[in-house]
Amino acid sequence: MLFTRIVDTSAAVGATRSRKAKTEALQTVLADAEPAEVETVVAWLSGEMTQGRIGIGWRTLSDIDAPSTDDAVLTVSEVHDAITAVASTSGAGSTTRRRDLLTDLFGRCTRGERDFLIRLMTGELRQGALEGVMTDAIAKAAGLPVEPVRRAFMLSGHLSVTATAALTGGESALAEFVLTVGRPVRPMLASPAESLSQAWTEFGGDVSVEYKLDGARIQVHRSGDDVHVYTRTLRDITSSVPELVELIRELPCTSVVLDGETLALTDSGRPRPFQETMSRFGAQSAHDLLLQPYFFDCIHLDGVDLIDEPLERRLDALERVAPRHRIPALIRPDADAAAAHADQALQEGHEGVMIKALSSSYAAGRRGRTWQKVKPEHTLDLVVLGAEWGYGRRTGWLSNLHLGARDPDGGDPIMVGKTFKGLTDALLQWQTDEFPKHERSRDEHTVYLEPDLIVEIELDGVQVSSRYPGGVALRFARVLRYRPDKTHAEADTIDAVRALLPS
Ligand SMILES: Nc1ncnc2c1ncn2[C@@H]1O[C@H](COP(=O)(O)OP(=O)(O)OP(=O)(O)O)[C@@H](O)[C@H]1O
Repeated sequence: MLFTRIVDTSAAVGATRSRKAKTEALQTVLADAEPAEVETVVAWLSGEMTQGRIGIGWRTLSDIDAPSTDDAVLTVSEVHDAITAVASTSGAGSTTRRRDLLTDLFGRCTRGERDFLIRLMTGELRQGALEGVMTDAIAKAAGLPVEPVRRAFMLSGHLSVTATAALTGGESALAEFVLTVGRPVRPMLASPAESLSQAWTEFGGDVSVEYKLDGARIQVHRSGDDVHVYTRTLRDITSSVPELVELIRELPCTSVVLDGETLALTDSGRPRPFQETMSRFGAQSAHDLLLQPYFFDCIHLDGVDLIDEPLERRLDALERVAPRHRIPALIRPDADAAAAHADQALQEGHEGVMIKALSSSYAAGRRGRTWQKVKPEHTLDLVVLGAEWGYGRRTGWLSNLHLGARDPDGGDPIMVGKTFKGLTDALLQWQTDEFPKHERSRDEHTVYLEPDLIVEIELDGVQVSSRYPGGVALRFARVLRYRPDKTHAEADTIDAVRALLPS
């Protein structure tokens, strides 16, 4: 397949807001790709390279002096091989060698192909928000239902590998993806409940009612003595959390995969702020905040996969392996006991409760109705689109944030409001230092950003608006905190914002 097909498809997908048109464009190119090309094609169209990051910056890439050609003759595999050659060059003299390889590659590119490659190599094309559309396109191109494709993606963590299996081996190849201890799966997520009693009634009381702790999600894999701890975005943070590793090694089992929340407590046993927990995930150095784990799920124990088993069985397994590290939970409480448990959670300084259907399987990567969260405050996780320079006391700081909701069809985020409320001096300083690293462009008043910072916003509600493109605006929005554990793909959608409009 010619490389230019990918460049054109990427442009076509970016140019339309229609989910159907995006899916069709992707599906067509996937159906035409040779089996050996599928992995690369899917990775590129998701803005990724199968070789991972190659660590060459935008400035170096744009300084490469090579005239472009008019003829689009490069093939996907030629470009793939050239990137592999660059990625595998290291050691003495590698800077020059890599530049030579890139000069040769760019010299064989058209202008459009070269621009695409620069954006691909600098991560600018990374398109987490396109995952849903790509999953549909893979299913359609392979003539399969979407569910087995989605499942294989969740278990493998890679759309590119999933696509190759779907297109070359069909449903039976997809079924071969199983949970592997040591390979993290995307965590199951929750939907907001209308109310505690509504969620309890929806499942006829056949529920686990658990504290919703305001820490950070962890997924723990242990095989023998080999322990790995992953974040919500599947980043391996094992070396930052030795106290968790030690504790997990002590559990009475040979292999296990646990899902949970971790946080540090104050001396009086109340939760410390989320930022303090997150700060531990970056640091390798000495620390005085001790993290505690609170597990709420067990999806593998001693060679047995539990991912498709009902929650009740998974909780039995959890009780067997880590009884002292379970999140406070009540199984099948009556409605009054469930409400009392929720009050208790709030009194102890936690966020609220989760109501989970005991009969439900572990839907990796899905935000379903079988886990529902009940918390008193309404919050949205929004994309920071830019920030305005402050005035008065805030002169010199990047202050008023432009906030966007995710386009569920993979387009650019849609602006829904602005706020500078809730920003402490420390956060203003952090924004001023950090935002230029994510800069897309700027004008006199505003620095516009790549959509990769997510901020959690508390609000009183939303209202119809003719000013914003989504027709909806936030009311009394204030910043709660940044969410470094989330990516654009996990921001709330414009549909979630619209769902808050008064009916
Ligand atoms: N008992 C629990 N069961 C599941 N998740 C829990 C529990 N306690 C705390 N959590 C946290 O809540 C999150 C689940 O809520 P949700 O799927 O809405 O994620 P979220 O978008 O990060 O929500 P929020 O911003 O409210 O934490 C999990 O990712 C986990 O970090």
